[in-house]
Amino acid sequence: MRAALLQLTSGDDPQDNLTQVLGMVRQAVDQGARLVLTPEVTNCLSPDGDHQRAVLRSESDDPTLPALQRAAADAGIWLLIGSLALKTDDADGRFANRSFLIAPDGRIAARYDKIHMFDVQVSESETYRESKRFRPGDRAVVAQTDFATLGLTICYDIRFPHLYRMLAQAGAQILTVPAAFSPVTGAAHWEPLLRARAIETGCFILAPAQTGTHPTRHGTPRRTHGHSMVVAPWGEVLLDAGTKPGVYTVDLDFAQVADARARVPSLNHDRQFGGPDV
Ligand SMILES: O=C(O)CNC(=O)[C@H](CS)NC(=O)CCC(=O)C(=O)O
Repeated sequence: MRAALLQLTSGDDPQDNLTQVLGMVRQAVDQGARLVLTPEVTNCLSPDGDHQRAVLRSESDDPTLPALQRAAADAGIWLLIGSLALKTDDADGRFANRSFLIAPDGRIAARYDKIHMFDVQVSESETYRESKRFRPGDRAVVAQTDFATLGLTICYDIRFPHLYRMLAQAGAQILTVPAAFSPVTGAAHWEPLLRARAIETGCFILAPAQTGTHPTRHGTPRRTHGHSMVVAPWGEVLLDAGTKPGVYTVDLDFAQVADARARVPSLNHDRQFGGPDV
């Protein structure tokens, strides 16, 4: 099964980003992909909340979603939209950071709202307060395809291993981790976190990423780590896309899931225990 990860440098103009992505989906299809994945905030990566309030739409009138549903249906592929930033009807005006799995007939097979918010000071000069702008989700999601069961997660979720274990124990064979990782934490943590989750769960990890310096006319441009990655269930890195935007394909052999889990069945070895006493 061939999968294609789209590595993007999304800017703050949803229309520009959509044009880019549609072109790359066509390339991925020409290269034989049956599953195509895009990174976190495919539609708009912006340092400015006011600009987002001006350009973002709710799920029901967002133009990116139906355009990508049509692209998936035209090509007859599965499409994981890593996430769209969408308005919600929340009183506090926060957006949703929502993944969509689109089926080959164009329908929405699953939605997942990012659970863990990146509220972190990564260095003296670099602070993120995701929960100021985004409303966290509160439900884990698995979805069936005709080739495997997917568990959906987003970016900072990667630091919460119990979510991944729960998804694998619920039947997932592929865990998706679309991301816009910070350069500082990305250099130190991205690859080992992804490899650890693959090894712990015996799942394929598919992690399409934002990369580079994200164009904006509203404030200091954000930078992201890139290195879209695919990890096999035994822990080998099958793909590291480096830092250039583009279409990156990889062939997945699902027999490796059962094989890794047969060699080390730790997913079935949970025990009940007490403590620690504090
Ligand atoms: O804000 C947006 O527009 C899109 N969302 C993101 O870029 C999010 C929240 S700021 N980034 C992360 O979760 C990075 C996690 C990370 O870098 C780590 O865990 O070290």
